[in-house]
Amino acid sequence: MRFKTKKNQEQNSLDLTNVPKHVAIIMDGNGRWAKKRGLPRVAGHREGMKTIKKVVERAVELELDALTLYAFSTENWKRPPKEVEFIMKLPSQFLDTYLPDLIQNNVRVTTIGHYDGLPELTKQAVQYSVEQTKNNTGLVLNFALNYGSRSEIVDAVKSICEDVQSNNLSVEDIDEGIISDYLYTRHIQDPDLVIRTSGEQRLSNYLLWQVAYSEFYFTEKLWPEFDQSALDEAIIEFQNRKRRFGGL
Ligand SMILES: CC(C)Oc1ccc(CN(CCC(N)=O)C(=O)c2cnn(Cc3ccccc3)c2-c2ccc3sccc3c2)cc1
Repeated sequence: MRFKTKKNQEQNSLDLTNVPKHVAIIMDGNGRWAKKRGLPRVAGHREGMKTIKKVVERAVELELDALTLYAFSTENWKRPPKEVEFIMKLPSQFLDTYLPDLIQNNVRVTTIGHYDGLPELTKQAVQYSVEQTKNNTGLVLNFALNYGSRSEIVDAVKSICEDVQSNNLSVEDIDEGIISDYLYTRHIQDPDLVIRTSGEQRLSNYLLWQVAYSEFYFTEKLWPEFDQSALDEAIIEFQNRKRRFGGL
């Protein structure tokens, strides 16, 4: 009979001493949540914003190093213009409401991807929040804006080539660390845990290089149905997997 030592025991409570350092979340399901309730899609995005607040608060409480949020959205141009207009107002509302709390909690707001394509007002709100929190040393709250992993890698290859051409870099120096340094995520470590909501089990061109060793957690829950306890559940599952396969 194989005795279950503490190490291998399935836990159903969160071990606060061993939380993942960086959690990346593909927030999917706002539209479906609204449709299920016969509500307009924007009601799903409004509810989805409340979930972002709950998850950010829990990430601060758990003292994660970084939380990267990616709004999996079928490219914006497929959305009705009214919906894009609504979405692009959310960031400034979010920051107007929560930036003081984020600063209070020593959160550093960063972004990956391109600002272009964001309306001027949104761009200013984002740049202001990045500027206002750049010296904070707590949770790095990282938003993927118009982000695509393959184009991120193309950009990295291009600037590596430029640096080799201008003799700032030699080909022999190029290794996995150099590639990582040229990605948008150079300021944070690779995600330990990737969570995707609404039942889809796809990466959707998200952090492809960075997730080489990440654990993946998929939940049927739609993003607006996700909350602190769902985040805890994902982390408990992560810890159980690490426990099972962590030791030799
Ligand atoms: C620093 C931060 C506050 O700045 C940001 C500037 C622009 C964006 C908009 N955006 C990027 C551009 C694009 N892809 O449309 C999205 O990702 C996008 C697409 N749908 N939703 C609705 C949604 C709401 C809630 C959950 C999922 C999707 C969002 C979205 C995502 C996260 C947050 S947090 C405050 C607003 C907001 C809006 C994001 C952040």
